[in-house]
Amino acid sequence: MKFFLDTADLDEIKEAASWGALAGVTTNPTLYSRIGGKLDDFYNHIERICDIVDGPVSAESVAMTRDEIVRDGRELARIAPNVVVKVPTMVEGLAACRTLADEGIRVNMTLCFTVPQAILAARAGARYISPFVGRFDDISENGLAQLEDVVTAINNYDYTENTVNGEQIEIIAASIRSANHVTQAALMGADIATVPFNVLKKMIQHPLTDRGLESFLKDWEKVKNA
Ligand SMILES: O=C[C@H](O)COP(=O)(O)O
Repeated sequence: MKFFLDTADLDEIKEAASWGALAGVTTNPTLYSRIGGKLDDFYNHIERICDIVDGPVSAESVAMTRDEIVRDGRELARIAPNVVVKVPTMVEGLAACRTLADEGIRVNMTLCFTVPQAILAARAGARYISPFVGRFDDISENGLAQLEDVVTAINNYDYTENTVNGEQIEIIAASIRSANHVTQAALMGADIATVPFNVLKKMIQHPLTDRGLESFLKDWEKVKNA
């Protein structure tokens, strides 16, 4: 499994990148608004993220028609070679995904909740598909079970004839709210988890690690004083 950071916060991205395990970044309009992002600085901000991270950086189109999404997608893709255009899983999004993929622009189909949505996204040329886990849980559904169905259904078929350069589709477990979501997503074979920074910090923590480290350090003091 690879890890993307789900944020637009440059400090979080720099810190996570310094850990050595970060493969990419995903942003969305909410995350950009959360850092006080301004409309006329959006492209520059995506460029700043691309300067920090070599891997895929998802930047979302907020357009609602296929022509506008395609126009957005072309402009976003011009920012840097690692920009992935994030497009909502809806009819206009599918049509735009097909056009962008045919032009060699990688698309991350977001706001995906079901297997039929995921299969349509795959056939429309998506490079990444982002099933949302936490938002299903929010409405008392089982987000992990839905994610597992998408992983199984997508892995049952070969979509490389549909994708840019015949690349393999990767499933991004999105809307991740806990380290356990990451564990379960990895066990079911999701390719990527995009995690908020607070979840990334929890992923490295365990009380037995802390307790073990404390006793090792204490015993090393004894060795030094022996
Ligand atoms: O845009 C994708 C995010 O992973 C959504 O996460 P969220 O449900 O926590 O807002």
